[in-house]
Amino acid sequence: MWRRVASLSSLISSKRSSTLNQAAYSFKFFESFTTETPTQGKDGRFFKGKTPFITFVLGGPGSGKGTQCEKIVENFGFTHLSAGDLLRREIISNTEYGAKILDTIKEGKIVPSEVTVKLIRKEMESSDNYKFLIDGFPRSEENRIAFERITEADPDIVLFFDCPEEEMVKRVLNRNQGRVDDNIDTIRKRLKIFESLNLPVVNYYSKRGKLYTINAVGTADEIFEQVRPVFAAHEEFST
Ligand SMILES: Nc1ncnc2c1ncn2[C@@H]1O[C@H](COP(=O)(O)OP(=O)(O)OP(=O)(O)O)[C@@H](O)[C@H]1O
Ligand SMILES: O=c1ccn([C@@H]2O[C@H](COP(=O)(O)O)[C@@H](O)[C@H]2O)c(=O)[nH]1
Ligand SMILES: [Mg+2]
Repeated sequence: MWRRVASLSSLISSKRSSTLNQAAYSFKFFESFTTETPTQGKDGRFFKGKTPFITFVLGGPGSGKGTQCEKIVENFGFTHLSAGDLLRREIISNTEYGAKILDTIKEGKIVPSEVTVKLIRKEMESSDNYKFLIDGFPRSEENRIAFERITEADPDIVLFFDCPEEEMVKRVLNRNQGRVDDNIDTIRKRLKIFESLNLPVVNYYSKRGKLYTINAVGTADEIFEQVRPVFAAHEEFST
């Protein structure tokens, strides 16, 4: 049976063991990484030009984050940084830790924060844009805290694509892009991790008044009509 993720706060407290398992896993994994401390830019910022406008794009696997990000890019001129894509690029590039990232993605687990934050930070640093969509990140409170610590930045907006599990599973299984994690076993694991580790982040931003919840059921165009006003409210984003 699949169910809709309805109450966020009620899901949080019972997930402690999952959180601890992931923490232990991350620690073991990270032992094999270099632990170089990232350097801060002037004033703690690492961006050129304007103050960055950061949007975190959250939602379960297959909720349509990537699809909606493409539309936001087209309509509002953002740069799309999918954390998952950056990690998959590391695998393809065969970097020293590509194999570990591959194992982690196959298991539906979360790659250590420092690794992902460094990849995101590097992309932001090398971009001439100041408007960023960070898709599929932060996936845990630990991710969120690492991002804040390393970048000294905070998101301006957080979008949350709220989708029933049944619909997410259907979409992922039909995706057909050859992703190693688009199979029913890994999807189940990703959904568990989503509930236990990602929803607390959603809840955090809800409490801070930064969250825009989008009903992710309907056609991609219908969903975008809920997204559009969030950005249209910022006149400077009209392209
Ligand atoms: N509104 C929609 N209705 C039906 N299918 C959709 C909709 N939006 C996206 N899809 C399809 O569902 C699949 C998953 O969408 P997408 O890749 O955008 O999700 P995602 O949230 O980025 O997933 P993941 O977290 O796994 O990367 C894709 O094949 C996409 O074409
Ligand atoms: O911040 C992140 C983002 C992703 N991962 C891992 O990648 C897969 C796929 O991510 P998508 O956003 O669905 O493309 C995810 O299940 C994680 O294993 C991550 O560790 N950290
Ligand atoms: Mg995606």
